[in-house]
Amino acid sequence: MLKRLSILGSTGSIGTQALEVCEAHGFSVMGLAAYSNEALLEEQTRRFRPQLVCIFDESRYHSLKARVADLPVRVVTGIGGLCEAASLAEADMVLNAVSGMIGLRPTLAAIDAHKEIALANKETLVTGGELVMRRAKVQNVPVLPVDSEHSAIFQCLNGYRHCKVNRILLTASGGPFFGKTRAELQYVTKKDALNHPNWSMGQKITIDSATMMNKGLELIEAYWLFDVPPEQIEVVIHRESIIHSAVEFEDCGVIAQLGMPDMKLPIQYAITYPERRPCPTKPLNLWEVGKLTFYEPDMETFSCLKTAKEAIRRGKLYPTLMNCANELAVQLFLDGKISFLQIAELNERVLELDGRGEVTVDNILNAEAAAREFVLSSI
Ligand SMILES: NC(=O)C1=CN([C@@H]2O[C@H](COP(=O)(O)OP(=O)(O)OC[C@H]3O[C@@H](n4cnc5c(N)ncnc54)[C@H](OP(=O)(O)O)[C@@H]3O)[C@@H](O)[C@H]2O)C=CC1
Ligand SMILES: CC(=O)[C@@H](O)[C@H](O)COP(=O)(O)O
Ligand SMILES: [Mn+2]
Repeated sequence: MLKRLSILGSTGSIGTQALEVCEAHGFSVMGLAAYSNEALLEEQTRRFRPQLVCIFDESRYHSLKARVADLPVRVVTGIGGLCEAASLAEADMVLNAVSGMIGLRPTLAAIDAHKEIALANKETLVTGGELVMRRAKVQNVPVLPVDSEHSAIFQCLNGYRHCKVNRILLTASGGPFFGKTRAELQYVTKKDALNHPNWSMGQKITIDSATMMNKGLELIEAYWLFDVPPEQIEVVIHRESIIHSAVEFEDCGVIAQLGMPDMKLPIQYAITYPERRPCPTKPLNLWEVGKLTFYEPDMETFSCLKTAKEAIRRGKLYPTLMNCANELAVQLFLDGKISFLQIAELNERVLELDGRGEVTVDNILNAEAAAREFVLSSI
């Protein structure tokens, strides 16, 4: 089937690769959305001819409108515009590839509009997993994982839905600071932290990989997507990022998914599921890879992983508090305002706030404000 997509975060790492996949297979792009990159949005609008384009940053709205004035495209802005891009009548599927928990409301809007969801934006499930999965079930809408580990788990589970799972083996590269001590991490720079060994990604997720908060967020994401308790999700350091994750069933049989570290396959699989199609990626050559290595994570040095486990153990709004603190702390680190180790400290300390409220959109937004205030008053 030739899908019609709306792509939120089209100018980013996932968004641009998704457009390559759409081009390779002739999928229609009905909607595009980005934060402020009007030059690339214009280029994408000319190339893919969507019906609607959203530029979130209101100060760029008139300028983008002028750039595409000769095209039959509607230009929208702000959170209202982003939700419109998520619920476009002409689209069958929404690929949510914005970064950060701003992705929550468009995901809910897309579910309410009965769009299939291809979800890269993990922060949506970390903060609103309970709401999103419940609403998707009520509306009978599939939530298809794009994150490489979750796509792998999803692929491993296909055909075994009725079987009991012992454990999910969630693989982690270990990031650029694998094997380092806390003392060695004290003065690492933004350039060091952005130097991911295997993946080329946006800045926020790359810093999350360096602190290993990415794996903490992914553990929570896996819990909501696959309904497997956090105690049954084991993080395994796998330096080569060739095994994208694995599932152990009750007979101790382990099924894993392997491939080169390239997001085009998981993006494409979410779009074409349940079909498989040729993918514009490099095939895996195990002779070239040579060896695959595995280690236990160092939870003391990379304490974000421990914090994420504690946040999901407490549940309710604690994962939201942690996620919001992390989003702001990562930005402050990228802006040179705090050190690398302060990110983990702030994420841990924000759990001192009261997160016992019910998970509703309003409470999530209030928790976000409280976490931001906490972080800004703590630095
Ligand atoms: N990159 C990867 O390989 C992977 C990413 N993910 C997840 O996918 C998501 C995207 O990551 P990635 O592509 O790396 O990030 P990038 O930073 O490369 O791209 C983010 C995209 O989101 C847009 N955006 C940000 N805020 C808004 C907003 N408020 N409204 C509309 N658009 C917005 C950006 O627009 P602009 O360019 O204008 O700023 C950009 O298009 C994240 O949640 C990440 O964790 C998951 C697995 C792998
Ligand atoms: C490509 C992808 O899915 C990322 O989330 C990646 O897994 C990050 O690498 P880490 O394993 O270092 O967090
Ligand atoms: Mn991942």
